[in-house]
Amino acid sequence: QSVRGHATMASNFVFRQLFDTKSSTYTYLLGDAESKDAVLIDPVIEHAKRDAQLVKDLNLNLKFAINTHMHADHITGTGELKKLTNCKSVISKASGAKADIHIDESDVIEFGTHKLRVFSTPGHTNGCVTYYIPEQGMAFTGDALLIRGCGRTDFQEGNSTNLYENVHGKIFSLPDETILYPAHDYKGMMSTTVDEEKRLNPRLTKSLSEFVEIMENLNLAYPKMIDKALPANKACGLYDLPEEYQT
Ligand SMILES: N[C@@H](CCC(=O)N[C@@H](CSS)C(=O)NCC(=O)O)C(=O)O
Ligand SMILES: [Fe+2]
Repeated sequence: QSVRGHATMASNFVFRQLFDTKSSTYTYLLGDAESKDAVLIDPVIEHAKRDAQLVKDLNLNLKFAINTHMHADHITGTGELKKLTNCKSVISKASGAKADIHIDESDVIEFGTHKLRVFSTPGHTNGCVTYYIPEQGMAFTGDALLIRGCGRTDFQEGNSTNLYENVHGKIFSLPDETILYPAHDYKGMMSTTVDEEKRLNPRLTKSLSEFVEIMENLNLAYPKMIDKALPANKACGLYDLPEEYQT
């Protein structure tokens, strides 16, 4: 049983985990130290300048600004990053959101010699995907799998049965030592592993029927930003921005 819990990265792989305190969102910068190509996963609009500056500071070129899904609690930074850099925005076809590139199951996003493989993992939303980078043993699960939790399923075409089946069939099928990086954490945890979640996730270690019942009784508050975030994120954070974000 693996208790490694940290990535053993190739010397040409650049990795940074960034945080937004308002929405407890993690943004990930991944880069190729040789070609200088880089991607950002789940950038937040308020931090677009911070993220673009970090890319520049590390002498990287941002190729893609990628979303794991259409977020309900914050506006994506992909639209702003398109203005600040030469990147292309990316989201799943199933999300129904606009972007330069629409991805689907089994697609591959390349930056330098590195490849992110796309797994369609709907359930939290119908367009959720997980990005897996096998050579580094890392996966970015968005809100499909959170640390000792999972994304809620009570809006955005959420479906608890789909979520359970996709987490078990796809994320839990990755090697046990795979490091999982979620889109959020509300308790200060930063990463987990497939092995940990298979043993310890209080929702996903249960049977499907118990899981569905847990999800029906979460009674979570309606996200504060949802009515502003969804229309903006449908346009990948480029149009329909609330006034305070217009530049
Ligand atoms: N209070 C926050 C929203 C918190 C929330 O609903 N988080 C989502 C992920 S963002 S869509 C979630 O799925 N949470 C699952 C859980 O068990 O906490 C706000 O108002 O923004
Ligand atoms: Fe979400």
